[in-house]
Amino acid sequence: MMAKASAVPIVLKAEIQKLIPTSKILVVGAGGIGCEILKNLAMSGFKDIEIIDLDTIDVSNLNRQFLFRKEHVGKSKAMVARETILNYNKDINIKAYHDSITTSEYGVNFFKRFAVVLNALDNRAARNHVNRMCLAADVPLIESGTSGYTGQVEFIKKGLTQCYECNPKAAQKTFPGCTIRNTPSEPVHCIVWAKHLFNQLFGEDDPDQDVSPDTADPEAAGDAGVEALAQVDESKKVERKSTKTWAQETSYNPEKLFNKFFEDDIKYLLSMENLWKNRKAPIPLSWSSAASDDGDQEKSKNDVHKEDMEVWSFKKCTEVFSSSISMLKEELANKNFLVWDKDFKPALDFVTACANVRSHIFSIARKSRFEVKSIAGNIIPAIATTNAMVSGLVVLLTFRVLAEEYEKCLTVYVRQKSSESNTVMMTEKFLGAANPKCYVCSKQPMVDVSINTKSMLVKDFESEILKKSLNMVAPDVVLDGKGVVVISSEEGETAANDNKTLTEMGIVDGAILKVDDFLQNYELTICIHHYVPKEKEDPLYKILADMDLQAKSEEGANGKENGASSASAADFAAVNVDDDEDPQEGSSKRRKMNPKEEDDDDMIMLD
Ligand SMILES: Nc1ncnc2c1ncn2[C@@H]1O[C@H](COP(=O)(O)OP(=O)(O)OP(=O)(O)O)[C@@H](O)[C@H]1O
Ligand SMILES: [Zn+2]
Repeated sequence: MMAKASAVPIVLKAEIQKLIPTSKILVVGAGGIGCEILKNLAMSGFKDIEIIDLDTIDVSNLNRQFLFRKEHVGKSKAMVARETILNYNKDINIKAYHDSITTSEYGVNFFKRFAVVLNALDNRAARNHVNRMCLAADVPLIESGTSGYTGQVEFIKKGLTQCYECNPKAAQKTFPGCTIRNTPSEPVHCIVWAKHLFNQLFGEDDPDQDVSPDTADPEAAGDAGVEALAQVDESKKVERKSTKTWAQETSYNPEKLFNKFFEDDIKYLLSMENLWKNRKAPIPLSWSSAASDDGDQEKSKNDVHKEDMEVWSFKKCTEVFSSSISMLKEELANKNFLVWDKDFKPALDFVTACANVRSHIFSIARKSRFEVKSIAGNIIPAIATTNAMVSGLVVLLTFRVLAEEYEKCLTVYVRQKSSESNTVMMTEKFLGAANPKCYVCSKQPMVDVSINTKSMLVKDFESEILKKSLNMVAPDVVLDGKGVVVISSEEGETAANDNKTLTEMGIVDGAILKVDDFLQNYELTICIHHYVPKEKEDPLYKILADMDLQAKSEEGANGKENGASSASAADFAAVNVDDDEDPQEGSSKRRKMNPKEEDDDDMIMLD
């Protein structure tokens, strides 16, 4: 099928035809888009391709990642993609790497070997990294992404266009902790709470995922203030130790657990009367009343998917609660902790049961297991047709890039035309010039970081600010003027600094840090501002690429156009739907699909 690129001589200029077999192409990611791109490259006559993917094939990939078959499940995506392409055309020189593109093996010299790099990724961290590597190596990058029926293809070249990080991306959807713990109003709030409960009972300890009533909720304190509330309510407070320790002491007794989370804690919440002045108060539910209520199970019409599609009765919820806990307890016996996984049935069952009971307590619509899985797992329906369209466009753009017809390398959006019609429309636009204040591609990249220098530890500065927010892989940090090496990318070299505060290292208000990520060939100057959050809603730290832009946007209606360079982790006290996902695999799958639109596709709601 693929051996003959018969259409190529007719539609492409002789110059491009000559470039196709000799140009070396890197495809990053062999998932939905990656498989399509590889097929298109092979069909177009490309002969020198490298493919990298860190993952193995999952059965759920087979419906659209057509280079893979059932017998390949569990095998390396990159390796199998290579074999399948070779089966189509054995003359292609295709090299596969089963690895993450962010590892140090793939430095600037690795990237320099390619005529063009094609991203087919599903997460921002990897996209940011490839963006930096292509800038450092001065290799053109074609970036693409899809989300359901929408998609985008964009050409990025150093000095010519914006880079992937020129415009700040909207934060992933987060919910304030008090909404999750005290006043849920949507199914997703209860699902996030149930996932946190799973982690509290079976997972790794994470204080940010507390599921108990939040006594510091300013709304609960009303005029009296938070401290007053804490004092007044101390007498009523249910005694709290680590939820896991307590659960283990009860041998994970389902009845005791149920009564604590759905009766006692809800009664405690009711005692925070201010919360219920303007909203419907929750109704505590005991194990005995839930277990005897088999009344309102929504019967599914389709017996095949019955369990998945129906909304469970309370009796069923208690049964599933009980059985899933006993399975999870067993699973935990051989491990230190469990990691929530939407595809592990007892974990999904537990979250479905808990989320539905909590939803009922707060008069929120309940959901079927299928719906809970979709919301909890942030599953965006991947549409093979959109992947195919986008991948076709990627390869068309590749032809233009190879011919250096950069003025023809337009950004293309794939969109549904309107709600009345299902026609797909594509619009094209020139990608704007680089943002001169971009903290990645400008001549002297610089950011302002406002942070509590007295309490932040060096190790948290490295993990939260440099790696998580600024997306560095292996940073070296020197305090400017003093020459003090604060963080070294050499393992253990600066371990003695890890638990020191920034102030103890001499990093105080006005300090300048020179940060160098050797792998990304990226140097950044960070201006430190001492900052202490005043209000509960204030972020723990702020990262701004340009103070002027930020000041303007704060005056604006919703701050959408603000210059904050990394809103995504700017408030790590907030509850993030994605917070239990590996950042490399997280679902921040697609970047902003249209500059005019808010990027709300990090989480898909079914409602
Ligand atoms: N750092 C990385 N290095 C190499 N490959 C990566 C990296 N991060 C993600 N990928 C790969 O990018 C691909 C993206 O493909 P896709 O969006 O179809 O995701 P998927 O995991 O195959 O499917 P789904 O998420 O819908 O189950 C995946 O195969 C993933 O393993
Ligand atoms: Zn940029």
